[in-house]
Amino acid sequence: MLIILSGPSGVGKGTVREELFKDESLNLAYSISMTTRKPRPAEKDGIDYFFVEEDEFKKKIDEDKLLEWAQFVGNYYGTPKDYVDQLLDEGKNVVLEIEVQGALQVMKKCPYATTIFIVPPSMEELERRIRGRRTEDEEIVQQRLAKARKEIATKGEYKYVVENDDILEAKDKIAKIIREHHVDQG
Ligand SMILES: Nc1ncnc2c1ncn2[C@@H]1O[C@H](COP(=O)(O)OP(=O)(O)OP(=O)(O)O)[C@@H](O)[C@H]1O
Ligand SMILES: Nc1nc2c(ncn2[C@@H]2O[C@H](COP(=O)(O)O)[C@@H](O)[C@H]2O)c(=O)[nH]1
Repeated sequence: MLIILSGPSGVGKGTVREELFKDESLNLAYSISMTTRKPRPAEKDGIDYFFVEEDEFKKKIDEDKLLEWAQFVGNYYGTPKDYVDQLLDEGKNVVLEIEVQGALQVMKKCPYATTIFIVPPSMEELERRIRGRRTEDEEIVQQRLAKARKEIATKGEYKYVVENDDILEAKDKIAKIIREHHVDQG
């Protein structure tokens, strides 16, 4: 089954996802996205993202190889269809960690998807987290924060909204949602 984890940049999607993946009983698999963004120092191609040039990304769009895609603060991001299909065929609960425009596309195509929007405790805390990560320069931080306000306004489109104040509490809430929907209680 498909699980969409969405929310503004810096809210902690990746951090909470890492905690979720420690629980093997959830039978999760991560959909590795494709992006034209340059890798951050600790990021690895094929693990964090498939890092590609813009012409390669556009070719994937033309060939209809992406389940969804979007432009986000100057870069392209998309979900490779084949990879998701392969994981679903393996019986996995597939997690798409994606921004709002892409999430809305998947909601249309796959209305059965479990959709979760993660919100920060406050905009001030969101800003602290983005800045604390030290991965973006000031101009990009400002653009991501402006985008965040618009993204948070769409949270009503999602089936669930979970606040990430404490990482483990957020993880527990999301694990409970996934269990209720996707894990055979046998
Ligand atoms: N509950 C929390 N309390 C304090 N700090 C947190 C919490 N959750 C995440 N963080 C920190 O906030 C920063 C951003 O987290 P993370 O990179 O997981 O966000 P993200 O939503 O995946 O961002 P992006 O969408 O840009 O990839 C990280 O430095 C992380 O350690
Ligand atoms: N629509 C999609 N959004 C994606 C995808 N992969 C990641 N993302 C989201 O983009 C922003 C920025 O990510 P960053 O790694 O540059 O901080 C963030 O909200 C991600 O969740 C995707 O395949 N499609």
